[in-house]
Amino acid sequence: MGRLTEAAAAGGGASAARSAGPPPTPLPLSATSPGTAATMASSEEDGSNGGASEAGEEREAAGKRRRRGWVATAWLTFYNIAMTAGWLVLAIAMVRFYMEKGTHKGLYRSIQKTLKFFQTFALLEIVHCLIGIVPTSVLVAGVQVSSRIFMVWLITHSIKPIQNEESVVLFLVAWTVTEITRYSFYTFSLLDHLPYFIKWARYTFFIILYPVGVAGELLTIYAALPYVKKTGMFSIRLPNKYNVSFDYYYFLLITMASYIPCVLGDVDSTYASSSFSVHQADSHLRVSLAGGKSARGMFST
Ligand SMILES: CCCCCCCCCCCCC[C@@H](O)CC(=O)SCCNC(=O)CCNC(=O)[C@H](O)C(C)(C)COP(=O)(O)OP(=O)(O)OC[C@H]1O[C@@H](n2cnc3c(N)ncnc32)[C@H](O)[C@@H]1OP(=O)(O)O
Repeated sequence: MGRLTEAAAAGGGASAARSAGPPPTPLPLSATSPGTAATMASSEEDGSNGGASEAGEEREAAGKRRRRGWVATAWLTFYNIAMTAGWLVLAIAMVRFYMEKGTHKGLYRSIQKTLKFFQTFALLEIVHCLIGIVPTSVLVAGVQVSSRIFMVWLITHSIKPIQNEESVVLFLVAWTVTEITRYSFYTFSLLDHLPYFIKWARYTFFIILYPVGVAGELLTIYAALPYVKKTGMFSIRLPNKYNVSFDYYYFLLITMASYIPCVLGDVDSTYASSSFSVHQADSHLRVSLAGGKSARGMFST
């Protein structure tokens, strides 16, 4: 997915890249004007702020709000506040559980309802992209959300023996910290009061959280394999009247393998790079990599 965003970025800057997935819609919040995109692209390269002033940023933010419309802005503000609150509740519940019990065993069971509710609610993110009220690519949001939904419902919920695996805690912690940061970033951005720390956290925490989250997800799927093989769950065997067969065990193997091109490509071009610096560009804190890759690409799982 990172590649997809990057490939599009080559044609018109990171913001344009994010809107590359869906075709233009009648009411989209245009990601950024071509001029701005070009400024951002060059800012990313030279590390300068491209001469953008605070007044300019405010005008740009006001312009975005106007283009998006007040109903969409109000909805997104509500949605982001609700999601921040939901993931905060989850974080507090996890910390309390661990402090009271001193073990991760039983943690998933105790927080599963909140997790399922808020992660499933995130399906709306795909709708936001489809109707054009956020400029993220439908494909990027789709893979991100559907892989999470898959982990929650088709792996952790469905395979009870793996719920106490340490790997479940890994991805739970990675997702929770990521989502509190991400949704509060969106909320404060919409309100035009983005604290520096939130902006910094949004574009920095992923350096740790991304590998932790991916490792947690992969190890959890791996732990599920013996159970899936033994029970034959979610598999369809021949003969049947539709003449269709499906083996969930092999599906899981293919899913694990598909993390490799999606994830390793990003990791490779990021960590193999020796020059790695964090700077502000056009008021968007981005991670500038030797290959000209932006933090946006990293997020585009
Ligand atoms: C069914 C079978 C499944 C098979 C799976 C196959 C393998 C798939 C492998 C996938 C691996 C995924 C691993 C992953 O799950 C592990 C983790 O998540 S670990 C935790 C760390 N993860 C991360 O840090 C990623 C977090 N996610 C994201 O950042 C986003 O979800 C993402 C969609 C990936 C996109 O982020 P990006 O930075 O590229 O763009 P944004 O969408 O954030 O922003 C673009 C502009 O849109 C505005 N926006 C977006 N959403 C909102 C909103 N809700 N409210 C208001 N505004 C929003 C945003 O402000 C930007 O605007 P602007 O351009 O003006 O700044």
